Amino acid sequence: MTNAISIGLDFGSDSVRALAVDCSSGTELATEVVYYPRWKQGQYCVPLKNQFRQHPLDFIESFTKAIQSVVQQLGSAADHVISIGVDATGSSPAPINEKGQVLALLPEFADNPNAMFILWKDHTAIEEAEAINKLCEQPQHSEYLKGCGGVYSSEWFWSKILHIFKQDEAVKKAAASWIECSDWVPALLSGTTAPQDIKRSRCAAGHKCLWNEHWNGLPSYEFFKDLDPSLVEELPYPLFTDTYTAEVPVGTLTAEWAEKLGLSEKVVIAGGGIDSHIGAVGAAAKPYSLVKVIGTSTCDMLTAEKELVTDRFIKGICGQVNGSVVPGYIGFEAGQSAFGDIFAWYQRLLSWPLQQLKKHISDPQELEQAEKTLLNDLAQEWFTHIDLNHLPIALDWFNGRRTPYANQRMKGTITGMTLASDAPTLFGSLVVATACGARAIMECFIEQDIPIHTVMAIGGIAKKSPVIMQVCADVMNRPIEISESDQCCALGGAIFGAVAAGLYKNVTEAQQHMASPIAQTMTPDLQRAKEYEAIYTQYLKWSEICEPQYNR
Ligand SMILES: Nc1ncnc2c1ncn2[C@@H]1O[C@H](COP(=O)(O)OP(=O)(O)O)[C@@H](O)[C@H]1O
Ligand SMILES: O=C(CO)[C@H](O)[C@H](O)COP(=O)(O)O
Repeated sequence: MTNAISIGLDFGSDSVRALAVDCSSGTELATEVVYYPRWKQGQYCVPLKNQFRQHPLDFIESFTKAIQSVVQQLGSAADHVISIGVDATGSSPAPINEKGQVLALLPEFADNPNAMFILWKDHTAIEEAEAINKLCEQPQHSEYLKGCGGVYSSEWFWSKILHIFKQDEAVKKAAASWIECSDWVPALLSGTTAPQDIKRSRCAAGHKCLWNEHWNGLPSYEFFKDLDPSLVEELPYPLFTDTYTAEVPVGTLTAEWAEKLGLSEKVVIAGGGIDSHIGAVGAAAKPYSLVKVIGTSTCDMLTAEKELVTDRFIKGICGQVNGSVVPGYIGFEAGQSAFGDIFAWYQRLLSWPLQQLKKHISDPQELEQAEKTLLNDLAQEWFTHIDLNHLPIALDWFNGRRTPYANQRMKGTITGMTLASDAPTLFGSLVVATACGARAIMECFIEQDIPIHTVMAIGGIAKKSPVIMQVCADVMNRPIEISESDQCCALGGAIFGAVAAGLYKNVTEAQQHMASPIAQTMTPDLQRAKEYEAIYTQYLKWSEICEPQYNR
């Protein structure tokens, strides 16, 4: 007999992943990955300006293909699909009209990057984030930053809206509201996109939009008016009031989507959530497990009991919200703005001569293969001849700093190079820098009396690079548990779907049946851990020295 099936839909930075999961056993039955076509060609992005925009059609076309493929793989078992749970990157907001259409879906805005989703890593709104932080220095607005670690980021909702309002009069006039990608997809699938119908997720609203129970929702009217009057003149105030945790259904599949996807109209659509939060649930996170989602960037998720947190706000992290990861617990988020992106940068740098060579040879296949294995080859070579006494010290702020104490003006630094610093050594120094950044996040929680009992890792790098994971374990001096599933975020989406459909009474119960087991535990090497203590101290010293240089 076929058991009930839930589909998790995970919108990453480059691709969307659909995963069909058996709700009784957690068995992953079918999966598909589809890369966003326009994004892949670099359309609407200007990396030099840190502008990263994503067209809504990229998402619609890609998730349609991904679900259709999963449904085809399931065959007749597709009749047992009961739910879809969605997660996406965030803060990745877009302007919508009064029907809930993202403006870039209208002919007059079709090629306007300001009318699209503004991807989390778009840092065009640094000045606007600074304006928000400045405004919060005023006593009447001072509490609003408490829920986000004390600093509002240019990666987040209001910074981005304010930036677009300043840049683009037409978008400002046409936008009836703004929506996070993780809220928009469930709304689209369930036909609830009109601003008054959208069920905003606790997760995105709390971590990115300054929504908090402590001040009964969004900041005051005066806050937005003082920030920029157009925020209350052009948009309704408040933009929204209620928020919902992701196990609350937003509706069922519309007839149109049911037909297009080959699923029943009875399929329940769970509330959306941010990828890393939902991923932590897929990884079977328990209270006080620090779940590191390690990919392009890192998101570090932690849950704690309300009784332990009491009325405290933890400083220097990216956010703390009641119910954002697991309903009933305080969810914390921290992270690094670049992790895998730093290695991708180094790969591009070293591949430049290969790219030139490719133009002059008839069969570039071997070179392409060399490029593919470059990162693991560098890691292996460095680790085999590891010499921590002669390691250049690097800072991992290549895309700004998210935690501790967000500051997107920070930049990457490499110090202490000599004529002996070869390519694998420099790669090693970048790996150690990212691991030191990871340790700084852990220390930030512990110093503020939020204990960390276990460290877990999910995401691309957790599975793809044993060397990098070993270095993280050594530098953090903690065992790191690596989840078996390659798709913890999509799996988490499927878990929320199963609860939304009423199959389980809560997330914890659903996790017991469906969450990923641990594949492997990386244990710290005692000798290296000792040597890394000294390196971590140097990392902190260089951080102190460099910060004022970039802070202008
Ligand atoms: N073997 C590797 N060593 C180091 N970095 C890697 C390796 N494989 C992939 N990466 C980096 O990991 C990132 C992709 O992570 P992944 O979790 O798969 O995607 P996403 O972050 O989009 O969800 C890219 O930045 C890539 O450069
Ligand atoms: O900032 C985020 C969560 O708050 C992003 O969603 C996240 O960093 C995207 O990451 P990736 O593409 O590395 O999975």
